[in-house]
Amino acid sequence: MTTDSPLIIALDYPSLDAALCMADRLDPERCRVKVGKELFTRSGPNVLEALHGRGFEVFLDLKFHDIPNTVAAAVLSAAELGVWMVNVHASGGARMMQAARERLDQEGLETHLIAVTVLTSMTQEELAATGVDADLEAHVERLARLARNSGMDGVVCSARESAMLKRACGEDFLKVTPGIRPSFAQAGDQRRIMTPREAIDAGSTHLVIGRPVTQAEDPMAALAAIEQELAAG
Ligand SMILES: O=c1ccn([C@@H]2O[C@H](COP(=O)(O)O)[C@@H](O)[C@H]2O)c(=O)[nH]1
Repeated sequence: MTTDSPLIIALDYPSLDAALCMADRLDPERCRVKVGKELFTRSGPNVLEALHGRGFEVFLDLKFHDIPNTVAAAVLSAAELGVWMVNVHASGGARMMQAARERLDQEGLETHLIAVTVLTSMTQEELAATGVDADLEAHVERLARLARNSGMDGVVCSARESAMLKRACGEDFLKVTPGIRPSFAQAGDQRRIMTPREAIDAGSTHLVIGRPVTQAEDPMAALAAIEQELAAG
């Protein structure tokens, strides 16, 4: 089943049962779901089969970052599991991203392939501590341009960078933005945040939302509030 909704709910749970319990409350016509490192490491491809069986399109968020041959093979394995979207780290470089793109194209697979720019949990100071002296936004732009020129369909970035990337890389280039925090939610470990409405207005194409829904006292009410905020736009 496919959906027009920009919402991707991050199923960050420690077990298959817990993740499916939430998935069973969600509607694949109203959102996609994301499987990340914790859940996939615990449950493996079974979780994808279970979510696909329930009609969800799945973003497999494993952020591959390795030598080109290894990343290309990993991206192919993910795509062959039928996921809707998979990602790599743009800082793995052009050759790595191109290898992944070529492997998918060779096999005729249409899985969306995107690249992480700078994690939404990072600040300018934290980026500098890794040895990157550039302004954070300029670094995101540089990585996004590299990703686009290496054949990526889009990037993971903060919604704070979506407007800039819309200008730099075009409207069709996907801007998948975690770090979404409705007014009722805590920032937690996220640093570059925006509300759902602000993110869409800035040009985000997809909003990744985890704890504001999954850890809410009433997850369905939290999701409904987010949908209302977007509809009110
Ligand atoms: O830069 C990034 C890349 C990925 N993520 C992932 O998105 C979700 C966000 O969850 P929240 O609970 O809404 O913070 C999570 O799975 C991260 O691994 C990100 O936050 N930032």
